[in-house]
Amino acid sequence: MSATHLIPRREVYLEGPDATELNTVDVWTSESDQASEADERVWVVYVHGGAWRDPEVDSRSFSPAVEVLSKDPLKHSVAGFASINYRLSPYPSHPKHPSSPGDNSRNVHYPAHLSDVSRALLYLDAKYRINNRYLLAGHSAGATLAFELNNCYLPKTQLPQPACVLGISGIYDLDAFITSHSEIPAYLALIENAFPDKSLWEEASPNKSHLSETSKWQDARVVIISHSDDDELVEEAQASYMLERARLAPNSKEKVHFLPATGAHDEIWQSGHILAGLITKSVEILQHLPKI
Ligand SMILES: N[C@@H](CC(=O)c1ccccc1NC=O)C(=O)O
Repeated sequence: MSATHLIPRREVYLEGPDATELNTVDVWTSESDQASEADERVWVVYVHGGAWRDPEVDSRSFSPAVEVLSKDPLKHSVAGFASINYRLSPYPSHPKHPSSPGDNSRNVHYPAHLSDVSRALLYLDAKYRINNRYLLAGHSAGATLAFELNNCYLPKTQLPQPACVLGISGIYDLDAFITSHSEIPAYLALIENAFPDKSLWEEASPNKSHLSETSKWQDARVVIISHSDDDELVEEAQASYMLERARLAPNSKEKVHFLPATGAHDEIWQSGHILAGLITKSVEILQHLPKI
């Protein structure tokens, strides 16, 4: 990658009657679209947060970090960046952009967010051959999605395997998240909004789900959990729960890492520098692994 200023193009990963305006992925590359089997450079694929519902936190929330990374020496190791949009859960009380009941892009619940992220990854693999060479990074609800990722959400498909999964400010244990903020009703409302069926909370919590044995992060070469002490929205314990679970995985001693972040919850992606720094460190960890 050589350009210092990259402009994203928005690509549509789902066509047909089920497609909505949120079934898109922003892609930044500086070269032609040609996929090459021999290309060892990594792809960095980002899944945004926003509590599964905020229309103002979308694929564009990765732009500040891409801007920083495009000027970093790391750019030579990166084949492309992608940032996935996915359908959201309802947000009729949003002050500026309330969702309406007829909007197919903003009225879904777990696990529809995950089937969309899965479709986007299949699209990226078909077009850019990201299998085994992408870093999957997620922030907040996006980190939850990254750690939930599993072939089972889109039956009869094999998702491309991430080389590294990086979860930043993630929510990994839904029940504990609610309990630790029990004095703030908005937290329960937010989780019930995206996960209305409470009987699925355990399955949807990547630290204790029965699905975790077959989750994609299990087969990643590197698993990184990151949290900032200055995070005012998600408690540090969430990162600890996921780390505890990840450390039970085979070869966890070599592959599971904790990376401290800095800044408030949304400052991490808003500043660009903090998110970019976490991605740079993750790619370095991945590249310093002995080749198998
Ligand atoms: N801006 C969001 C709130 C939000 O993103 C959030 C709030 C508390 C804990 C985690 C959050 N985001 C996780 O993706 C909203 O308006 O619903």
